[in-house]
Amino acid sequence: MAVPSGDQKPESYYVGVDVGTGSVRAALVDQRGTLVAFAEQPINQWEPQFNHHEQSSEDIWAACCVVTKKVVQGIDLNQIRGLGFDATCSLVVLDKQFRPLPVNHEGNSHQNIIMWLDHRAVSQVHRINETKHSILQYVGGVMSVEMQAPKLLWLKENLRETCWDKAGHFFDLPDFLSWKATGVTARSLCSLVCKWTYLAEEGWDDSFWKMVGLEDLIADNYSKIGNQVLPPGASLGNGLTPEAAKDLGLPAGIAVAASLIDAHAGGLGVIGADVRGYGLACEEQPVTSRLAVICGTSSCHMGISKDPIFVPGIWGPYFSAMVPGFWLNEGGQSVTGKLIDHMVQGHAAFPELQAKATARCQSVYAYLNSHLDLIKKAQPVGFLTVDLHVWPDFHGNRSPLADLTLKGMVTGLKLSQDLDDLAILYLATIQAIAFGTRLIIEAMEAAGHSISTLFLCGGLSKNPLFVKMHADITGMPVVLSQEVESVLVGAAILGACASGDFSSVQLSSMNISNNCWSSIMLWPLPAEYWGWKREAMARMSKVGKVVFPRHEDKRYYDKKYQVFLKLVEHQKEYAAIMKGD
Ligand SMILES: Nc1ncnc2c1ncn2[C@@H]1O[C@H](COP(=O)(O)OP(=O)(O)O)[C@@H](O)[C@H]1O
Ligand SMILES: O=C(CO)[C@H](O)[C@H](O)COP(=O)(O)O
Repeated sequence: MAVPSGDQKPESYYVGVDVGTGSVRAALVDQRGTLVAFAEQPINQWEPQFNHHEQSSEDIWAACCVVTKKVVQGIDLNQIRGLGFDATCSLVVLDKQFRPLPVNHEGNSHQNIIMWLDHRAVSQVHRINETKHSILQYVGGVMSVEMQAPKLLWLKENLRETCWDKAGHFFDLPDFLSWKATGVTARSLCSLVCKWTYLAEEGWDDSFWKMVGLEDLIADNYSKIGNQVLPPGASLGNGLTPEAAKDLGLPAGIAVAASLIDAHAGGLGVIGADVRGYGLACEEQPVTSRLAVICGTSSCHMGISKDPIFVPGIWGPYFSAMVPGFWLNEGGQSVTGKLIDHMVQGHAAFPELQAKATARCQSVYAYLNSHLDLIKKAQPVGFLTVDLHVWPDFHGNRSPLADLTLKGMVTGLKLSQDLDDLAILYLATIQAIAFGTRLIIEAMEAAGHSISTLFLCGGLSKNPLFVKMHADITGMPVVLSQEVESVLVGAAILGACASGDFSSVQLSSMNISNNCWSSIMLWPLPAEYWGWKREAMARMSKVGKVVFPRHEDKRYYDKKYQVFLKLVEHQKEYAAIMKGD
């Protein structure tokens, strides 16, 4: 297939569907990686009990259909060549006839998804970690309550009759979507490796499932959790089924890709960008010097390496789970966007903020950012929090402390409840999240990563204050993509890979620095597959803006970082005091 150049009209389109925590987004993307149409639809979440978070696979599929139909309106459907999905790594439960099963005591089968941020399986994950099974070294040494094994064990122990015994299929949400589109139950290597303890080279480990009390899943060659595993971007079966085509408003038979988890799609969408001409150190360095940070409800810190790197408290190393042929370490913060929303919406001055932002036709965040600019006077905005410090683990620490018992902390509160007070608390929260990123980077570097540049995407990357604080606090430049919906571009890249359109693109037309990908020759997977993905990544991820750190503020942030580290130290001391006699 010839790749159009200059003003020539693109001939092919790809649809990417991104299922985040709060909404489903779809994009129509052309061969140059340009997003031509975008649509978004919120999705329901239920919290039947504290720390139980549920969704509905039927609701989510219906939302996928709404947004997909919207983005292809007015397009000649024959030009659409591929479809890719990404989604949060939530657990979908279906019976043997693929009907939803309840994941709750109420028996409500509409709610058949245990969401990724659900922390109901605390006792189960403790017991799993107590086994000290060797597989745990591939999830940072400690399994997270947010992974699938503890959730499966919870279902077995708590909903035996209504759910466990009737279950025929346990899917990661990205794999549920590709099944729904194609009827193919194959799982993506990405979801199985990152959330289900599958090893890319060795497969399932029977001894793990036996040791944790889930030996029933081994039956029938793991048919309930996946016995056919494909690399993300691989084409599934005969493509889109007639039924799904009707639902989505797309032509039957178009290529559908094996999916990715949302954070991984974001990473794929940004990490391969051509950075030439921006004065960035990573231009002369291998791609392993880049850290993709996908910031939505949560933040995920995706660093890749040629050889496995074991980082205590950081998920992975996962082989080929994001960039084919590379190992992935995935740091994370369980709530970031959700924490900012929680702090802002819970403040006494929130109604006033909302009214003022609405009057100016601004988002509350844009309003708060301009309000901070007003009150900072001559000093840098970050200095407004000299006596206000936040520890951000309101939903436990995912990385690098891997401690789900940690709680949030705020020190420096006053009696004031006005808008200034809200704005400064909002700033301190954003700074705390950026300090959390610094802690993750330090842990990765201590274990052998060498990171020089951050590539941010996700909803929070639309917030200039969030981006600036990440640059200033980590001391690293932050690259933002030209396309703000980079996660969706990642999903569309999958569709492009599945279509095969990129297989005959001339190498000379690639716009990526050779240096960045110099290690790619070592990839052990089929050359064709790597070729598609590398080309697609280079074409579809373009730099939009680079935010450099203000090095003159370093001393201030180093001091605040010292306080940040003291906060968690003190929290642990408080817990020890309260545990003592
Ligand atoms: N325009 C914006 N300005 C500032 N923050 C934003 C903006 N849009 C989204 N956000 C933040 O991003 C978060 C959601 O990001 P998003 O990537 O949409 O989440 P998810 O993929 O988890 O559904 C929200 O919690 C909000 O704090
Ligand atoms: O653990 C994950 C990725 O590995 C979750 O899917 C992710 O953290 C949730 O994504 P988002 O915050 O963008 O909704």
